[in-house]
Amino acid sequence: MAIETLNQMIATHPEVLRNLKRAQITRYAVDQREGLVLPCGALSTWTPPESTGRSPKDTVIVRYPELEEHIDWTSPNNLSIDPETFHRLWIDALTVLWKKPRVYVTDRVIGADPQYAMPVQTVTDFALTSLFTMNMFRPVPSKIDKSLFADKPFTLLVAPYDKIDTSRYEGRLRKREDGTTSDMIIAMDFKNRLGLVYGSAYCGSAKKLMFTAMNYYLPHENILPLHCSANEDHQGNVSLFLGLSGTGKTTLSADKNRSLIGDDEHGWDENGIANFEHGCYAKLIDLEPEKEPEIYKAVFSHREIEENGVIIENCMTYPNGTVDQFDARLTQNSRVSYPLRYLSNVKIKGTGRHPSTIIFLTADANGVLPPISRLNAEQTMLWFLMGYTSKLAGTETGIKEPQTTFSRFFGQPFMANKPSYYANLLGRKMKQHKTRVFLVNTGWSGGPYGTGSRIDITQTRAMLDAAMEGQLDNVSYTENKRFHLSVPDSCPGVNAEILHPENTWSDKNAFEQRAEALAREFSDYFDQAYSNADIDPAVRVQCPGK
Ligand SMILES: Nc1ncnc2c1ncn2[C@@H]1O[C@H](COP(=O)(O)OP(=O)(O)O)[C@@H](O)[C@H]1O
Ligand SMILES: C=C(OP(=O)(O)O)C(=O)O
Repeated sequence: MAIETLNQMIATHPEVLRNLKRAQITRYAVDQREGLVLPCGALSTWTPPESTGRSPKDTVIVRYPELEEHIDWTSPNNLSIDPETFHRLWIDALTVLWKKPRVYVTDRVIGADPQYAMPVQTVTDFALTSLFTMNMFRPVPSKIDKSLFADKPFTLLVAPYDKIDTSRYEGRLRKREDGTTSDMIIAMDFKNRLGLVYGSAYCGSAKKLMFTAMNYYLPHENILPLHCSANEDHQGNVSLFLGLSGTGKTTLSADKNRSLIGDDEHGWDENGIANFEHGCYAKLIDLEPEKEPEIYKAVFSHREIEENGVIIENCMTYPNGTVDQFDARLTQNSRVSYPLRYLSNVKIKGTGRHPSTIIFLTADANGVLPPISRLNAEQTMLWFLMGYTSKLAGTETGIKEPQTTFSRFFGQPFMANKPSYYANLLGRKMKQHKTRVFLVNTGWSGGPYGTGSRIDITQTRAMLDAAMEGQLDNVSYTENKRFHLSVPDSCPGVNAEILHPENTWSDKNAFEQRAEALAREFSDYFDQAYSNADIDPAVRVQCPGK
């Protein structure tokens, strides 16, 4: 059959994908072709330098008139593509895949709640990508026919190492600042439920594409998707940890005293919360057994893995089996993917009650935000809308020094709908479930990045324990007037000196200047992003610098 005919068939009849030359995904398939097997039971893989992080970081969405009322085209992260161009890219990717000696197909779902689990079929020529989907996406539940999305499956094509022939796309794809067109794209068609990763070998691209798809569909079903990790205590009290990349969602939710529900993506519906995923995707850089014992054990103590093993991505590894997680020469964003069950304390079912505590994580490289503060309802909405952190060298390519970032809902590139969809759902749920909220700064103390030091993980954990166990419910608080935050004056297990950041700086003038500058950045960004939005004045006055 001519390839063009086949492509037309695939485009109009997605079930043809099922007849592709499928290969079995086994560790053997991966070992033979793609990875280095390490004696610690992991596979190690490298990607090209431009593919060691989330680049491009934007979301390319097919533009249809019927989706106009939902999608926020004012967001700089939402880029549009016309249906014809997407179709051409889709056909090109299929053509590329069809010519490969083997294609791997996995059938999984996104979402632990069978009521809204989204079936996803991933087709790729790279066995390791398939293995990644087995780690990260969930097995199809027996009750899948009850899901809202049972007859609306999603198809994901991943051609990680092939590049777009940009000459076929003159005038069709957005040019970069240097006038060239990127030969990689991560694009999605929400109407036809198609996702395409073309030219990006970073495993995170596939997982974040599916996250973005869920974040688009779920608010239309009254389910709030969140960029957060989640765990629960022995009584089943759930905590959520919302934050942008590098703020500590994965690190802090892996806790031997609390069962992990998930490390990155969850939905909150009428029954409680549910993990979207089946595995973790942790950062490997500087991983130490003393500071992150649970993750360390998950990575290095599974020597007997036959299948669905640990995948180490972009970390220096050697044929004798050693892994040097302190070597950042390939990238700061070295990663490890493993199934949730490799952690010692995990709730495999992936669901939990309505959260009793929500933690907003921020890594403030200015060193001026308190390490922990309590937020009232208006402050919660404000910090959710602002999504502040300092972007650190890591997940996104091109970031070398910390950079102030405002990314609403702690994940703007992944939240394609207009902001009111997410903000209204959170506001309603918080009120209904009386959830307590804290802002936790996992960034710098004693001075900014370069002068001060990053807050010790064990100190952050002590603050979180106190907050989640209710030990901060009845202590005295001091109002931080500049940032409109309530700061506890004491916290069990924590040196009280560090709770008010001005006490940790030797140069008080430098502190004042830095704090004032950050408050101004908040105020300027708020004016730019929300001047035309219908924001409650009681929320507006909580903005730092106002
Ligand atoms: N006080 C702290 N709290 C949390 N993480 C910290 C802290 N200090 C340093 N880190 C490091 O910051 C990184 C946080 O990354 P991670 O937990 O993967 O973030 P996320 O899941 O939000 O992207 C880890 O490499 C961790 O070791
Ligand atoms: C995998 C990613 O998310 P996180 O850094 O939050 O784990 C990513 O943004 O590429």
